[in-house]
Amino acid sequence: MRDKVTAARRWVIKIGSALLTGNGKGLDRQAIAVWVRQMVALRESGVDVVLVSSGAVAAGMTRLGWSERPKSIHQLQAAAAVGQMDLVQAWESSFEEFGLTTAQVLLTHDDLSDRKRYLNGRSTLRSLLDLGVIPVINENDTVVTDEIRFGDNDTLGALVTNLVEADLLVILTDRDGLYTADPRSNPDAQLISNAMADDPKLDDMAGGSAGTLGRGGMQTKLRAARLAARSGASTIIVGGSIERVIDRLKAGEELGTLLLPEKGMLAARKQWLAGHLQTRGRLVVDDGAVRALQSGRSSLLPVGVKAVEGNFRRGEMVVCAAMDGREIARGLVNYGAQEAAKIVGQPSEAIAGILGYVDEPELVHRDNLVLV
Ligand SMILES: Nc1ncnc2c1ncn2[C@@H]1O[C@H](COP(=O)(O)OP(=O)(O)O)[C@@H](O)[C@H]1O
Ligand SMILES: N[C@@H](CCC(=O)OP(=O)(O)O)C(=O)O
Repeated sequence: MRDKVTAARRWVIKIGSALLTGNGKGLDRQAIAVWVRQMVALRESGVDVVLVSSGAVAAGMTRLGWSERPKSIHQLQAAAAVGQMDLVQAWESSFEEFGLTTAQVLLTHDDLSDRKRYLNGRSTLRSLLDLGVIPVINENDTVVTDEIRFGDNDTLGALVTNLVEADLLVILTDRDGLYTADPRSNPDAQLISNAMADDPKLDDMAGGSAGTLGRGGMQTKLRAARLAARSGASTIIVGGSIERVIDRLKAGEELGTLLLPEKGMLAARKQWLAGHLQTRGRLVVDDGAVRALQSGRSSLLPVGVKAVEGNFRRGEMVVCAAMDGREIARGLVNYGAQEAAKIVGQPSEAIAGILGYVDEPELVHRDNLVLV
């Protein structure tokens, strides 16, 4: 059952406020060091690691000497801005001991629903992973208020999982996993080891409320698992204080709750793309590009494109058609129509010279293509 975990090549690890701040006593640097050691080992085994870290508000409260979580949203935002400094500093210095570099990435949900920003965020995160850097992601609490109000970094974890096409989302929390009822009020509740993310029976179980610091509770974790499942990723909800939790998950041990997707990654992605019915333009491709696309393994490079039709923007869906008009594929385009028109027929190395920048070497990346 846990082969989905042991085989996963890219993990998003989300750590909640309650855990990170030792229940409100400032950032727990010792716990951070313990997770960092395990994440370093995970990376050494060839797994990409992306970290989603909550705890800015809680850390900021300590820094500002506040013992009670403020009710005012703007005070919460101020606390988050103060605490975020502490948070990234703690991760950076801990990873640095192992010679690894971290990067701070602050995102909002809106960033990820806007196509262009989605592609930009994706490219940046991919570049960071290629550089061997560990992205440390949190919500941009200065400019959004919904998340801080609902305390929902679980959803952010799932959106990041979709964004970087991770195979696994690991949600570290203060309970051992999802129980049949809230274990705080039901001592007889049983831990669920494995389930399908979409199983409706889970809704009643996760109905309980959250802890005092974290705000999302199990409901947002379940919702996050369902969101991650939409791009074919599995989710594990597990106790972050369990000894060597990450090492043991990687070794295939049945810890926590594994929530599985209905469909594999490829099928889920293609379904998601196929759901974008509205296309904004056409790229007419040469015979070589038709063969490359039909092999199912190639991206569409500018060099194989003969003509650009329509007025599309970066991130929109376009049709890739053969010279005789046959529709071959659809995909999300990396350049707007005007830029695309300038680079078609050219090798990818020429893009920088023509446009003055390079978003991507491909016009449409194979991950964002569906054959028709
Ligand atoms: N069925 C359940 N199984 C486990 N925990 C539950 C359940 N229902 C509610 N909870 C509560 O959810 C809390 C974890 O959520 P939360 O406080 O938001 O954590 P985090 O800060 O890690 O996101 C647990 O402490 C627990 O009391
Ligand atoms: N982004 C904010 C709040 C996020 C939050 O409370 O999330 P969580 O503890 O994971 O339920 C922070 O860093 O404090």
